[in-house]
Amino acid sequence: MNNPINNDNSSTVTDKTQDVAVASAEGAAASAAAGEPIIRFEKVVKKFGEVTVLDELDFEVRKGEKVTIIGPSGSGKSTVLRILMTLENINDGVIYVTGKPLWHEEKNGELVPAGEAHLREMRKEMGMVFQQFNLFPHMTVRRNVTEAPVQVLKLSKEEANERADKYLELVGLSDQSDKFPSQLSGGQQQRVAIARALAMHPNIMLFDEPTSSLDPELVGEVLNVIQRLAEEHDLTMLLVTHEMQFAKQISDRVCFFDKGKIVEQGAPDDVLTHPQEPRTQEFLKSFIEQH
Ligand SMILES: Nc1ncnc2c1ncn2[C@@H]1O[C@H](COP(=O)(O)OP(=O)(O)OP(=O)(O)O)[C@@H](O)[C@H]1O
Repeated sequence: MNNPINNDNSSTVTDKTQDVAVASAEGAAASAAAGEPIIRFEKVVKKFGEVTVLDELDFEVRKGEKVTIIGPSGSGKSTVLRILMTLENINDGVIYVTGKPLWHEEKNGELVPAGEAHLREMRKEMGMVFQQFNLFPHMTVRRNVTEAPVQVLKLSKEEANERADKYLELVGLSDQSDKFPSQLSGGQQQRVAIARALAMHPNIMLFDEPTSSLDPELVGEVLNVIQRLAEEHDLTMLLVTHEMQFAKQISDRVCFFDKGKIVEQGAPDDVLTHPQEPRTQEFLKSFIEQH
């Protein structure tokens, strides 16, 4: 896993931390009054080499909110999720998750780049479902779900098995627990991946184009599971998808990203049916033409 201190870009994180510590203390006081968001990006910059992928991004998600990110290829959508999951670090700015800095630690009233132990703790707040399932191929379905609760959360095998039973039932796969991933369809594998993420009891679920590597006839079963989660659970959900109809159904808010910034955001009907910004209109028009 990346450690910001060992990363090529770490100097930019360190240089700005004092400024950011002051600014974020002020920001924290202001937002506490308005009800604390569970995720907050403050002027986050992410670069790959010379390319700026997130451009001083300000972005918030409130507890229990279901937020969908849409936007053209390369606009930084997946990068937002990967940064939250601590798979990519940031070059500048600060991110708060459940009120704590994600990529920084507070030491003597200042924010300094976080160490691995802090990142490991913060990661427990989030579960992520990837486009490519990322199941362990040599483990049964049940073991895929119990592995992290046992290894990371140090649950007993019995407790982890109880969680596996519960979440495999929730995704409709109780009868597949002894199979290996290669014996399942793509839709079933993705549902195992959802059960695996839920078994860690995260506060926040991140979905990165969860249906885009599935055959069209398998998309519905995965979307149904995600929709049920959205409707029946108090989870905070952040979803990157090209399934516009689905985004409309499950989201409290849709954010249109372009060039590493939020161009437009609001209620799904407003953004997807009556977009105000020319770039959003253009994107949706070409999207409709292609689908
Ligand atoms: N590890 C990496 N190294 C170099 N460049 C990267 C890396 N990851 C992403 N990028 C680049 O960063 C930009 C944003 O990528 P990102 O995956 O966040 O876009 P996206 O909006 O999710 O696009 P898509 O809809 O195609 O998945 C792209 O130009 C991509 O090529």
